[in-house]
Amino acid sequence: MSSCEGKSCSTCERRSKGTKDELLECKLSRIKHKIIVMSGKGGVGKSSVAVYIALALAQKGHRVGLMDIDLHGPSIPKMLGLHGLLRISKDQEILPHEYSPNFKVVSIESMLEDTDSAIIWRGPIKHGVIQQFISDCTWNDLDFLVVDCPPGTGDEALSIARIMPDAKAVIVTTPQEVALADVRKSINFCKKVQLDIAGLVENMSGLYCPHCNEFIPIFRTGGGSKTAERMKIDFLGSLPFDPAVVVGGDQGRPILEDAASDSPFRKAVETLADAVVARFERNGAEEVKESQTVH
Ligand SMILES: Nc1ncnc2c1ncn2[C@@H]1O[C@H](COP(=O)(O)OP(=O)(O)OP(=O)(O)O)[C@@H](O)[C@H]1O
Repeated sequence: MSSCEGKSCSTCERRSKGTKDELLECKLSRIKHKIIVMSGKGGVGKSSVAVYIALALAQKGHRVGLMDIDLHGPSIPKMLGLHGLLRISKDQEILPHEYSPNFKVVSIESMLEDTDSAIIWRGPIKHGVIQQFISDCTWNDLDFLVVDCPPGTGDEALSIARIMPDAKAVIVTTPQEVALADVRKSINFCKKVQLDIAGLVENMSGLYCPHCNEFIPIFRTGGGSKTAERMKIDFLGSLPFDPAVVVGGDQGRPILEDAASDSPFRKAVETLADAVVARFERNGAEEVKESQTVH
């Protein structure tokens, strides 16, 4: 893949000169690590995990993009309190929301005048839209692009896996056996489409009582790490259930924004973000080693 090397790129800077594929290739070459957050089952907290991983990485100083490709049920702008439509630049590029100077966000929700309208698109149209989320948006150089997929293994997951073949999946689950059965489907999907798996995250993994701080395993715990071991994939970490996450999601104010908070959830998110960085850096190091062995 050719690299546009940032600002000197004529394809990015003068869009009329590049074909659609060149533009896409050029944009992708400016993104170091690509993370596809997916789950086999709805409601396990996939969007929340995507938001919190992205936010924690940005707070650690990385340049981060968050792309919401849950076209039928986008929730990211609401969770982050991002209002208004995305603007278009002079050279006809979509300008992502800037949550903070190093954290950009794009969602279909921020492109529709009527957010209550139902999207009725077939696979090829969805594929084109997802492709445009990358090729037609001003992401510039990113350390991480985090993509929030809809639940399951449908068109959106397939499209993004094809568009970003060097991405790695982060699979989100909850500890119950019913959810874990769906994880196995996600793992098999990744194998089928040859998408590398960065690892598994167990969300809603127990609750710390707000009164006595006792740990209560509401949906049990530990199923995620056992499944990861059984399926021979990495276990990246677990996040506890925290009622403040629900309130923060509804109010558009993620709980990492509260600098004074020292909650178990916050600590778990930070540990998870470190595990994600370590996982991607380990891969980078292995790739360099492999290329040195080949030459
Ligand atoms: N660790 C957590 N603690 C408490 N609440 C959580 C946690 N994770 C997610 N939630 C809450 O659970 C609900 C569902 O979360 P979310 O929308 O992230 O799930 P999802 O898997 O992306 O859903 P969908 O299947 O609709 O895409 C939200 O109200 C969210 O605030």
